[in-house]
Amino acid sequence: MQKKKIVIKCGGSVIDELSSAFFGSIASLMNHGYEPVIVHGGGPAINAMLELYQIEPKFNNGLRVTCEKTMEVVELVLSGKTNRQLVHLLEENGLDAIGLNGSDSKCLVADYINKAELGLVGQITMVNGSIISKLTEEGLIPVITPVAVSEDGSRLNINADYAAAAVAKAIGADRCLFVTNVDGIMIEGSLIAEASVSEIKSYVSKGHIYGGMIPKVESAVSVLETGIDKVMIVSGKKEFYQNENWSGTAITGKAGVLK
Ligand SMILES: Nc1ncnc2c1ncn2[C@@H]1O[C@H](COP(=O)(O)OP(=O)(O)O)[C@@H](O)[C@H]1O
Ligand SMILES: CC(=O)N[C@@H](CCC(=O)OP(=O)(O)O)C(=O)O
Repeated sequence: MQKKKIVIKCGGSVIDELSSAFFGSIASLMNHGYEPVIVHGGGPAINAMLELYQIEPKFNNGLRVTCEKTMEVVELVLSGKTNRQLVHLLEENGLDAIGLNGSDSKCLVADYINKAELGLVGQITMVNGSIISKLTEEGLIPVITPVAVSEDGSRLNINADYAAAAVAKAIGADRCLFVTNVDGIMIEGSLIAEASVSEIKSYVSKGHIYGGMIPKVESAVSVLETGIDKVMIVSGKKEFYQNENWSGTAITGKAGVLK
C-alpha cells in the first residue's frame, strides 16, 4: 500500500482530555495507509508552571514573549511533561511512539522572529525531514516538541501550530490536522464542515475567528499554499476519522494570503 503522510498537531488545550476514540482514529488512519507525525503544544501547562515560578506569562500577537528563564520553563514543560504525557498515552492505546525534542539532531532549525520584542522565539527555517522519515519507516510515530535550535546554538520557542505547518511542508505531507478542544471552526454556534480560504479570511476580519484559532487557520492556509488540498481542524475529545470519513472543519480551496 502506498504510504500517505499526515502531520497531526495536538494542542495543549486538549492533551488532558484526549479520548480513546481519538487514538482509535489514529489507529484507523494507520490501517488506511497513513504514516502519522505528531507535533504537540502545551501552552496551558507552560502557564501553570510559570505561575509556580512566579513568572507572569506575556504574549505579543499570540506568541509568548520568552526570556532565558521562561525558555527554561518552556523546554522543561514541553519536553519533560507534555511530550512524555502524549507518548505514554499513545503507547497505552497500542500505538508505538517516540518523543523527539525539535532541537535534537537539528530536527527543527529556526531564526529569531524579533529578538528585541519577543526574545527567544523563532520561525522555522529548516526541518530535518530525514530523521523524521527514518522513524516513520520503522513504524514509529514521532512526537515532536516545538523547540528549535538557532544558527547561534540557542534554543528557540516555536508556536506549535506554525511548527506543525513547517513540518508538513518539509516532509511533503498529504494531510495536516490541527487537533484542539472544540469540534472545529464554529460560526455563531454552528460547526462549519468546510470553508474556503476566502471564507476563512472573511471570518477572521469579522471577528468570528479569534485568539488561539488564528495561528491554526494561518498555518492551514500556509500549508494549502504548498499544494495539500485539504487541512482539517478536529476535536481530540472524540473520533475524527473512520473508514475515510472525517469530522471537523476542512479548510480547502485556492490558497491566498490571510490578511
Ligand atoms: N470560530 C472559532 N471556532 C472555534 N474555536 C474558536 C473560534 N475562534 C476562536 N476559537 C478559540 O480557539 C480555541 C482553540 O485554540 P487554543 O486554545 O490555542 O488551542 P490549542 O491549544 O489546541 O492550540 C478554542 O477553544 C476557542 O476558544
Ligand atoms: C512562541 C510560542 O508562543 N510558543 C508556544 C509553544 C506551545 C504552544 O504553541 O502550545 P499550544 O499549541 O497549546 O498553544 C508557547 O510558549 O505557549
